[in-house]
Formats: sequence, structure tokens, C-alpha cells
Amino acid sequence: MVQYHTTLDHPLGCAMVKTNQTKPEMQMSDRSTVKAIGVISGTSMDGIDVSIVDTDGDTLVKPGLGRTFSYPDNLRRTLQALIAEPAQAQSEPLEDLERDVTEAHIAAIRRFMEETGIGAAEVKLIGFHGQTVYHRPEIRFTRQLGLGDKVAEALGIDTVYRFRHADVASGGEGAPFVPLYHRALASNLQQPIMILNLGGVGNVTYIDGDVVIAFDTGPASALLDDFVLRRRGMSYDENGQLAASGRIDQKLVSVFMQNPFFDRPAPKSLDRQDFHARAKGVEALSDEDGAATLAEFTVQSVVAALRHVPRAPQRWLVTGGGRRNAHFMKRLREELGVAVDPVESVGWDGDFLEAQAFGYLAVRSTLGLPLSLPTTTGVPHPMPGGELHRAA
Ligand SMILES: Nc1ncnc2c1ncn2[C@@H]1O[C@H](COP(=O)(O)OP(=O)(O)OP(=O)(O)O)[C@@H](O)[C@H]1O
Ligand SMILES: CC(=O)N[C@H]1[C@@H]2OC[C@@H](O2)[C@@H](O)[C@@H]1O[C@H](C)C(=O)O
Repeated sequence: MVQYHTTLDHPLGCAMVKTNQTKPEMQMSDRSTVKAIGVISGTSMDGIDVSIVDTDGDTLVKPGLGRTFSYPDNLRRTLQALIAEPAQAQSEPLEDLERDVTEAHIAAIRRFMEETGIGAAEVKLIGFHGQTVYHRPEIRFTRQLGLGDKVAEALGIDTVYRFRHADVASGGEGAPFVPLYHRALASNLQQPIMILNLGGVGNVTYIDGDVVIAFDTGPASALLDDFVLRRRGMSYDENGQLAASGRIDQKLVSVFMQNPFFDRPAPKSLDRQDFHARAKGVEALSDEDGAATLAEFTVQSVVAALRHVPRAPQRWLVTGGGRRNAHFMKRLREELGVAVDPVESVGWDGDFLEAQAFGYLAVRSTLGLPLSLPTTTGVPHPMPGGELHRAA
């Protein structure tokens, strides 16, 4: 197994770097396809996404079925409270919480396999992302709760986890990590093309042949979700109805857009909570106007992504839960002035791209292939990563 040691003087030793590059677990000549399950709970914490992909870890990719399973209510609430307290999310040991998060993921994978009839013997690997609770690449720190060894042991399937750690330890942003999967999927599409993920945080992948540029764009649904929860007790603004019924406070949007993040060259990444403190200005607005203003902030932060790509793509494909927000989609079409479609328009499943990506990346990890590039996370060179735990 690849060996790691911690590079940071941190009590949790969360950032790891690969030290002795041993032989990859699979050789390039073994490149037949294998089935890998990917599992992730994103920053919205709306559930655990599980999917499967049949892949050689390179150009061959066949996505399979996907399912989302909710966190138990008390666990979701505990996680939501934790991410609002950055000091705790960074420094507390959180052993009980990490065990609960791991168990919820194991239960989700079990149910996925039962419901889809996929047997453990068919699955070569699990790519286990875990739950991001704190992300600070500038101090070389990223934290995803979840214990890969427990997943491997409980399910009897080799499991790769700690995908982002080697990247962050080497000075990379540690996110986004889905872009190489986007590249594999988009190889037959007209380029340049932009893939936009509207999750809790937004991120884009610009693909033009060998050029892959990726970065986080700004808030996607996180600010709006938290606002409508506070104001209306709703977990999100269904179809963007509330935002569509309000008036945008353009002055506030331009204040939000003065944040130096938007001019910072790519690659760059965000913690879910990064814009919360500075978005407090919406508290003085009505529910409708506040929602309209926060939604517009998301839209303008996506438009600002064009500052950091070489050519304006003629087509945007949108993935993540935000593609269901009709108001986001309408405003993006108006502002970008080109085709903006959900990824389903090219046959991809926008609910499971991230889960599939971590299955794909798990296979790449065992092949010793890069998971991130200088142009996707700012690593000094294409960077392998992930930590493999054998089932037995
Ligand atoms: N019908 C809908 N109308 C409006 N918004 C929706 C709808 N369905 C989902 N969403 C939004 O999508 C969000 C979830 O998106 P998604 O599952 O892609 O996020 P995530 O994967 O947790 O986040 P990230 O990609 O940042 O890790 C919800 O929190 C909600 O704001
Ligand atoms: C640190 C972390 O978990 N970041 C997430 C988050 O959610 C969206 C955006 O911010 C992206 O950078 C990343 O998610 C996907 C899975 C990624 O790594 O591509």
C-alpha cells in the first residue's frame, strides 16, 4: 500500500502527503474496466449520494445507477451546527461524529447495493469522499469526516478515501476534484464547453481539448438555503419561486461582488461558509427581496467565472441541485447569452456526477494516475492521491 505521513503540525494530522511512491496497486497494462462505487455527501448535506461507474480510470467511463439517502435528522442537524462553528470544525477530534458519519455512509452503500441488486463481488472499489466540514487550503488544511478503513471492513470491498489531502499538502486548493471526470465524460462534446456545478458552493470546469481549467465560482445554493431556512423554515427555495418573486438589491449585489475572490486567478476553492459573514446585508430585506438578491449574487459570481477562462464557451451544462432552480437557470441564460442546459441534455445524471467522480477517482488512485492538475487545483504537478484500505 502507498505510504503516507502527516506533514502538518496539527493534532488531527488531516493533511497528508505521499512520501514513498510505491508500485501502483493496478498496472497500466491491467486497463480493463472495473466497477467502482462512489459515495459523497456534499456541502448542502441534503443526503448521501451513491452511484456506480464502470471505468478504466482513464477514457472509458460508463456511469450506472444512483440513489440518494438522507442523513438521520439528528446527524444532519449536528453537522449543520458544526460547520457554522469553524473553530470546532477545524480542531475538535469529533470522534463520535466521524463514526456516525461513517456508519451513515456504510448504511447508504448497503441500501444502494440491495436496491440495485449489485453484489459485493462485482464491485472492485469504493471511492469514499466523506463529509467536508472545513476547508482552508491557504493553511494547507481540509477536513472530510469519514473512516475509509471502517467502510472497507464493513462492506468487504477495498476502499479509497482522503482524496484531497495530498493535493492540499502540496500547496494545491484540494478542490474541485470532479473536473477530470468531467473531462472523461465530455470527450465527445463540442468544445470549449463549461460544466457548472450548482451545489452548496458553485464550481466550473472549462474543457477545451487538453486544456482543463477548474475552480470554485462562489456561493451556489448555500446562502439562499440558509436564508430561506431562517426566514421560512424551508430547506431550499423550491424552483427559485421566492427569489423570482422579489426585487434584486443591485447595490448589495455589487458590494458582494467587490469581494477580491472574484478577481483572484484560478485555481481557487471555497469553504461553504466563506461568504456568510459578508452577506449579512440581506437581513434588512424582505424574504422575497433577500432571496432575489442572494440568488443574483450566485448568478453574478458564475458570470465572473468568464474572467478566468481563455475563450467564452458557447455552451454551459449545469449539474447539481441548483439546476432545478428555474430562477437560476433563467437568469444564467439571460446573463451568459449562450446555451445553458442541465447536464441531462447530453445524457448525464446531474444528481450523481459527484458520486460517480469519486468512483472514477478511486480507480485512478489505485493506478497511480493524477487526481488533480496544476490547472484544476494549483498543484505543482499532476497529483496522484487517495489512501487505499484493503477489505481484508
Ligand atoms: N427543486 C429545487 N429547486 C431549487 N433548488 C433546489 C431544488 N432541488 C435542489 N435544489 C438545491 O440544490 C441543493 C443541493 O444541491 P446538491 O445536492 O448538488 O449539493 P451538494 O452536492 O450537497 O453541494 P456541493 O456540490 O457544494 O458539495 C439544495 O440545497 C437546494 O438548494
Ligand atoms: C472541499 C470540498 O468539499 N469542496 C466541494 C464544495 O462543493 C462544490 C465545490 O465546493 C467543490 O470544490 C467541492 O465539491 C466537488 C465534489 C469537487 O471537489 O469537485
